[in-house]
Amino acid sequence: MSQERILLEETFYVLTKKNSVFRVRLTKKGCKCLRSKKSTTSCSCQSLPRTTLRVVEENSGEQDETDISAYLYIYAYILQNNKNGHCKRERTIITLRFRSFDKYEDNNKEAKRWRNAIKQLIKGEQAQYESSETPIMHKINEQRKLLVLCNPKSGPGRGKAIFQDKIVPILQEAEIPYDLHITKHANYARDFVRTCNIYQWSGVVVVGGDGIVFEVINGMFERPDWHRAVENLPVAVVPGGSGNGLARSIAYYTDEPYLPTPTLPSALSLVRNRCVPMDLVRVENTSQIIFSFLSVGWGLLSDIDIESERLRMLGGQRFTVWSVARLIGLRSYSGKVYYLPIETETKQKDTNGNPIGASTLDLPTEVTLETQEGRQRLDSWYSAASKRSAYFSATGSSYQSTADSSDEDSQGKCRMYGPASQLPCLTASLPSNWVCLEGKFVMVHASYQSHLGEDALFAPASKLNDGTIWLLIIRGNVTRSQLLHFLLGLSTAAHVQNTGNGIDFIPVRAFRIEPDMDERGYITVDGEHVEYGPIQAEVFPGLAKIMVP
Ligand SMILES: Nc1ncnc2c1ncn2[C@@H]1O[C@H](COP(=O)(O)OP(=O)(O)OP(=O)(O)O)[C@@H](O)[C@H]1O
Repeated sequence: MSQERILLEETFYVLTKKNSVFRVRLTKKGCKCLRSKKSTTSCSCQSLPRTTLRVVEENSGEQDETDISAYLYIYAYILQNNKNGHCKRERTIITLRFRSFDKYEDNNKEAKRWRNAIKQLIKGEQAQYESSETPIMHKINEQRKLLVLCNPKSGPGRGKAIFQDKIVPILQEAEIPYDLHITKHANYARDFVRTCNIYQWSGVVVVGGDGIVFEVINGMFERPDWHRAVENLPVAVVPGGSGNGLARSIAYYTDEPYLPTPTLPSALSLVRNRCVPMDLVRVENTSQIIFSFLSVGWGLLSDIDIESERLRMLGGQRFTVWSVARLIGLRSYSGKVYYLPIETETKQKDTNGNPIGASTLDLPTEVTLETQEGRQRLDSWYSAASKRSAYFSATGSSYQSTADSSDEDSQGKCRMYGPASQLPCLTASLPSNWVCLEGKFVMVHASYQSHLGEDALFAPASKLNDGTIWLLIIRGNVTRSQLLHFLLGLSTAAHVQNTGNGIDFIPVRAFRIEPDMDERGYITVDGEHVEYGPIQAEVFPGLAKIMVP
C-alpha cells in the first residue's frame, strides 16, 4: 500500500468510539485506515452521539444549522469468511464526517471530492487529485441509466418483488438511475429490444429466468445493427426464474458467493461497471436461427425441462420432482449425433484464467468516522432518479447485412442477423474431421455455461468466454442406476468423473443432431422448446457482453 499513489488523505474520528482517530488514505487499491489514539481528552465527537444522526432531505428545512460538517456515506459489500469457512458478503456502512473547515460549503466540497474519487475508482477511471485545490478532472457520469426488463411471471412469480426489495436499494445506494419496464406477455422483451432506441441506456438488466434472457439476446440479433447493439448494451441478469443457469454461472465464474443471497452478485454487477465477453452459440434448425447462451438439449433433460412446466409453482423444485418421474418412465431416442472435437489440451480448466477475486477489506460491519474540528450539521440523502421511459422505434441504425440472414418465415418471425455460419447447411454432409455416432440415445445435452440451473453444475471447467461447447452424450444402453448416479451427481459435478460405459462428456466447437423423425420428443435451446428435427450449433467466442460483479 505504501508504494501506491495516495489520491486523498484525511483524518477522521469515530463517532461511536471515544478517542479513536483514523488517518484515511485513498489509493487506487482502496481505502487504508491508519488508527491512532487521539492526543487530547476532549473528543470532538462527544457532542454528537451516533443516535442523534438523522438523514434529512437537503431542502426540507430540517437540517441542524449549527452543524457545519458534511457527511459521506459509503456502502460496501465486503467479502468475509463465516464460521463454516464459506464466503459471504456483509453490508457495511461507513459514515465519514468532514469538518476540517469553518464553513459547511467547504466541508461539503471536501466530502464531494472524496465521493467523486471513490466513484471514479469504482468506475475504473484514473482520478487526478494533487491537492485539495485541484479541480476534478473526470466528472462522474451521473446520467448513466440502465434499462430494466422485469418478467413478473418468472419462476414462482416474484420478479417484481425481487427487483424492488433486493436490487432497488443497492441501485439507490450507488446512485444509479434506471428505467423499469415490466413485460406484459411472452416475447415482449424480445420485441422491445428489437424495436427500441436501446442506445439511450448503458446496459440491460433482465429480471427473471433464462427464458427472458433468451428473449433479450435474440431481440438484439433481430436488429440490423446487431453488432453495435451487442457491443453497446451489456446484459445483466437478476435471478428470478426457476432455472437461473446464467446467473449462477456468472457467480461461479467470478468466484462470487451465490447462496443464500443469489441476487447480490447481480446487484453488484450493476454498480461495478465491469463487463466481460461471453460466448454465444449460433443454433440452426430447419425453421429458425437462434443465438443461444446456455444450452441445447435432446432427450432426458429437455423432457424434464418442458414437461415440468406444469409444476411451475414449485420453482426450482419442479426439475427434481419431474426427474424422478422421467427416470421411472425412461425413454430413449434414435438418431445421429455429429461433433467437431476440440484438442484435449485446451479442455482443462486454466488456473491462470479469469476468476475475478474480490479483495477483502478488513473492516468491521459498521464503522462511523468523522473529520476533526467543527460543529453539527446533517447532510442530505441522495436517492436515485428513476423514471419510466417511452417506447421508441429504432431509427437511424446502421444497416449491416449478413450472408446467411433468414427471410421472414410463414409465421411472420423476424429476420435474424448476426455473424455468418461457418458450417455446411443442415442438409449437406459434414467434413471428415467430424465424429459421427448413430443409434439410441437417452439424451444429448450441450452447454457452454458451468451451470444449467442453480443447482446443476453441468460443466465445471466451463468459462464464460472459452469458445467451448460441452457435449454430454448418454447412449440408449445405460442402466437406470447409472442415470440416477448421473442426475444425483449434477449438483456437485460428480457426473464428470463417471463417464464411460455409454456416458461421454466432450468439449467441442460445433455439433449436429439428426433425430429419427418417426419418433417424437423435445429439443430445447436455453430451456425453450424448439421444433423437433435436425439441429446444428457452432460457438462464436465472446460474441456477447455481460456485466459481472
Ligand atoms: N408478462 C408475462 N406473462 C407471461 N409470460 C411472460 C411474461 N413476460 C415474459 N414471459 C415469458 O415467460 C417465460 C419464462 O420466463 P423466465 O425465463 O423469466 O422464467 P422461468 O421460466 O421461470 O425461468 P427459467 O427460464 O430460468 O426456468 C419467458 O420465456 C417469457 O417469454
